[in-house]
Amino acid sequence: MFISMEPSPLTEQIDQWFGSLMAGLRAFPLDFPGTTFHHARKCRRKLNAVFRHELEARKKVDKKCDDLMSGLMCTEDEQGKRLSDEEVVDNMVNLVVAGYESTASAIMWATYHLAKSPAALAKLREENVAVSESKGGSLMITHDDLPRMKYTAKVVEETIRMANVAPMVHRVANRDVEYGGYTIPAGWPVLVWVRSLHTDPVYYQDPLTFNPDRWDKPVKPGTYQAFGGGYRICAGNMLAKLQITIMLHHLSIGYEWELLNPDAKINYLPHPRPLDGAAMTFRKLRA
Ligand code: HEM
Repeated sequence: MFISMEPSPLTEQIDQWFGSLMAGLRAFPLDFPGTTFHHARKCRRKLNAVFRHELEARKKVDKKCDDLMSGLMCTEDEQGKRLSDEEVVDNMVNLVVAGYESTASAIMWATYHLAKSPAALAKLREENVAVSESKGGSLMITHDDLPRMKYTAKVVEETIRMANVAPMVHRVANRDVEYGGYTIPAGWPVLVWVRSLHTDPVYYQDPLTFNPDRWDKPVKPGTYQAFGGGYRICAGNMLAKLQITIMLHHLSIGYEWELLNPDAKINYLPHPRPLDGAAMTFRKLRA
């Protein structure tokens, strides 16, 4: 999908480089040997080099694939201008980081919370089995099924509210701003800690409890910013929700699962996840 590579030692290596890049994404920016940040930058350069190599190879033989890299190489704006090689490579790395780890993490959290909330899982399963049975047992869902998957949508929102890969967004004050008795001078970088908004008991009753039904009532405008907002709102927010919905459909109908260490401690940086990586056992429900 991204670069049409068959699994190989190189793709495994790429996976490891991405892992180290993610680990250093929010590390303290100390750029000298031995630090997580330094290692992440090194891996980023290696990823750039692999993608650059593939891009040059494709240009030489005018090779086009049905994948992201070819899509980026062919994209033209209204004036017929294409992306530079550097922009293609940059977008490749950024889209893997923004579009892959983000939804993978959300799917992990959804299964984690559902494993701990049997009542919620039962409701989710009931809804998804009903959708499937109404289509003669088909496991495929289409866009037309989404309006009937109301509980599933609530599970998706609640999962993303509880924890996601973007606990904060970055902004720069474009004028002096008075806030809470402080002045943020124009030009200052600002870290907006949206996770504290999503776990504020003023807006979300019992905020650390996984409760999909809280979404029966609309939230107060401005208090749910998991995908950021304004010009820089997450470009993949609809896609992300759709991917999680599809995974929940298949998982709830086809599997049951159990956390191996339900009390594992949770690490919140660089990305929230249980210390054991949310180890689970899965069992197939149907042949
Ligand atoms: C649960 C999943 C996801 C979460 C929580 C998430 C969250 C975010 C957040 C908070 C931002 C910054 C927005 C801002 O500054 O206002 C962002 C930006 C972005 N996201 Fe996502 N995202 C997710 C999935 C995805 C997916 C699946 C894709 C693409 C396939 C994607 C692509 C992007 C891109 C390209 C940007 C940069 C937008 C820009 O600066 O113009 N994201 N995301």
